[in-house]
Amino acid sequence: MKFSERLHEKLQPIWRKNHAHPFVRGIGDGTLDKEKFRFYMIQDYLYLIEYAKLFAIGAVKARDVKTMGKFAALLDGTLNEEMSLHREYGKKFGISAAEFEQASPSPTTLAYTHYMLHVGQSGTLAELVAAVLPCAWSYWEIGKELKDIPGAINHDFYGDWVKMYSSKEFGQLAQWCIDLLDELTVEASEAERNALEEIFLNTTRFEYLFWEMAYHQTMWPADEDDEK
Ligand SMILES: Cc1ncc(CO)c(N)n1
Repeated sequence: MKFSERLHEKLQPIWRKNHAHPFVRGIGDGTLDKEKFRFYMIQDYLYLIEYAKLFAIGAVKARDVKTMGKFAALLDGTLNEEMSLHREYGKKFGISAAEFEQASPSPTTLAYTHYMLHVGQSGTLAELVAAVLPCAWSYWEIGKELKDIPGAINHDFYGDWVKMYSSKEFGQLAQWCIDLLDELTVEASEAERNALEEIFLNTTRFEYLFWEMAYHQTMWPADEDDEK
């Protein structure tokens, strides 16, 4: 069994909760409150800045030029393609790129990005890939599911989001991470696999927490009113 197949079995209960989440369902049927989406876009922009750094670290840890080049392409794609989606939504909300960058991260955004960066900096290349894989993989699954909801992809407001995450290019990114992790774990011991599985499941759980955070617009308890 490929290592990714084992992970795919383990993540099922968490993915089921992701797909049923009111934030995700709301994008799919177009009923999501735009204020919640606005909050999410800002936090996701901050998230993606840190996420992109994982690809930079991946380039440093890569063992061959081909893999290094792919990490460089993923870094570029995140900053200049995926985040263009956010900048376009920002225009609709009247948020500039500078304002996105100056926003305050929520506790969940901080916890999630810092956990990933910690693993990326202190771990092996396989551990780094285990940390980033749930991001690409879970969004691709959500994108593909929402695309099949009638009207979702052509929705005036949420259609662009669904298009981005159901796109072939985004799917290829997820598949590349899956294949790399499988390749890096061919000879891994059971102890190494267990450690990778734990990292993978932690960021999978953080993906769920991110939907929760966005839906409830959760900032630090004391200054919740100031930050929304
Ligand atoms: C929180 C989060 N996870 C994954 C993705 C997909 O890149 C994203 N944009 N945001």
